[in-house]
Amino acid sequence: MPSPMLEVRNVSKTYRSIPAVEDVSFSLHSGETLGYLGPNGSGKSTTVKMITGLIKPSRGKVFFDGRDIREDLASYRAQLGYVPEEAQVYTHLSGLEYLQLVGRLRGIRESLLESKARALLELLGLEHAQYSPMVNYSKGMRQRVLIASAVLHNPRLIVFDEPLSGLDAVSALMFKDLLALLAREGKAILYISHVMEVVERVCERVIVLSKGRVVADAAPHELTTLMKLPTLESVFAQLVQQTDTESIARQMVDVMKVQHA
Ligand SMILES: Nc1ncnc2c1ncn2[C@@H]1O[C@H](COP(=O)(O)OP(=O)(O)OP(=O)(O)O)[C@@H](O)[C@H]1O
Repeated sequence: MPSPMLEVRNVSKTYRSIPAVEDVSFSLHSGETLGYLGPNGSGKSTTVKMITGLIKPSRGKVFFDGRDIREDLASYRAQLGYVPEEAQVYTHLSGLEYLQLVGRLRGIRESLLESKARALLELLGLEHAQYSPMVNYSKGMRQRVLIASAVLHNPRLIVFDEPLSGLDAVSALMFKDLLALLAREGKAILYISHVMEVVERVCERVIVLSKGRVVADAAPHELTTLMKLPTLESVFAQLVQQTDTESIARQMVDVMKVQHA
């Protein structure tokens, strides 16, 4: 087995003595797409912030190509592409201006940058909107700009946090094809999502997090076979011991129907 591109080693993060992530370890190789799952508040975003270098782990380390990322965050970030969960972009800029801004920050040559940005916008179906300020864009259009900005500098490691949010069916299909191609190109992909059906299809391996700890690290089909369950969704519910969702829904409807005096 070749050495991993990314290695998260015994990482923990504590906020005011409350643990958010506890002793998480995993590795990610070139060409691999790893799903990172967990219920709300299980520590996914905190892990991502440590991987992108935004926050420092309370304990443990993150390695890229065998080197602690915190030794040289700038050169590490040059190899990293990231699509954040919230589509927060400078809405007064047009899609093209935004990509140019990101490209300049990434140090892409000006002559190359404009043609690359235009080509990506065209491929993502945003050619007609490339000069309009993004305040006029739909959520899905902004999401597509974020996807373009994450791959513009040809990174080796890409972190996608709920990348399908707001995308219509055609854009979502295109994105899934893109994921497969990126993996074939040798990129290492970390895919954070709540949409189990998609994770099951696009990730050859998944990590399940519960209360800040890794409770599973295996291929989706290994988990379903091992736990004798039909889908990744049912494995997930079992692993994180989610409450009886049907009973909660019923109780909510009962509360809704209470008549006010
Ligand atoms: N800045 C912070 N200060 C204090 N506690 C925090 C902070 N950020 C996160 N937490 C806590 O850490 C735990 C993990 O949060 P995190 O945002 O990593 O979960 P998540 O799995 O990404 O959740 P979601 O699916 O809702 O986005 C939660 O209990 C949260 O309240």
